[in-house]
Amino acid sequence: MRLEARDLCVERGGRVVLHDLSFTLESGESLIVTGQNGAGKSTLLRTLAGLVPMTRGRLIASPQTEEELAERLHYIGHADAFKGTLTPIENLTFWAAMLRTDAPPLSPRAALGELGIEHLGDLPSAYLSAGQRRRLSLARLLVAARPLWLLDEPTTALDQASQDVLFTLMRKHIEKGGSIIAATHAPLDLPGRTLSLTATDGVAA
Ligand SMILES: Nc1ncnc2c1ncn2[C@@H]1O[C@H](COP(=O)(O)OP(=O)(O)OP(=O)(O)O)[C@@H](O)[C@H]1O
Repeated sequence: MRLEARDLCVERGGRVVLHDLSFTLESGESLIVTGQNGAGKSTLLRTLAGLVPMTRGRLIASPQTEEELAERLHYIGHADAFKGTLTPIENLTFWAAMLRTDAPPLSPRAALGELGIEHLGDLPSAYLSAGQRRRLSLARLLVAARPLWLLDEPTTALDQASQDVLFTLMRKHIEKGGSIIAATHAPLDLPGRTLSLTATDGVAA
């Protein structure tokens, strides 16, 4: 899938956060989004995911299909998108059903195995440590095949070994023709272009 963002403008709380932002992302490419606190990295990802409205601009995904852009991507934000009372297997089973796609996905247990937490599959998710919770969130990427991954600070709470696992998964996704937009303050071991955002210093809309 090719994604073109054309002249994106986004306001939050009556302030301009993104102003006339344009970029393209081809299949098999990654874009690393950097910038100081408040520069708009999370806002950009949330806008692409359809969670924050644009004030102006266009998002063009091609080839065009009947699916909305939001149905062709995974968004992993800062918050845990799972229920603490359910086990990791139950949470991933829910997500696999919710995000169903045509391509055959990994099973929930196999996805947990990829992230090295298969042994925690049947515990309540609330018992997981911060890094284990992050790994459970990332396992969602593997239970439904979607071409675009939007990852907000994906290495947060991960130890070096888990970061290496994540980088391997990201590189495999790219090699298979997927694409990734990752917002980060930390270096990512991933080839790709960098999009550096600058804070608008709260310019009133
Ligand atoms: N719901 C909201 N209402 C009003 N303003 C918001 C809202 N969410 C974010 N903002 C503002 O939008 C700007 C961009 O925030 P954003 O979270 O996108 O920055 P960021 O680059 O991801 O920052 P960080 O590196 O700290 O995570 C900030 O000035 C923030 O205060």
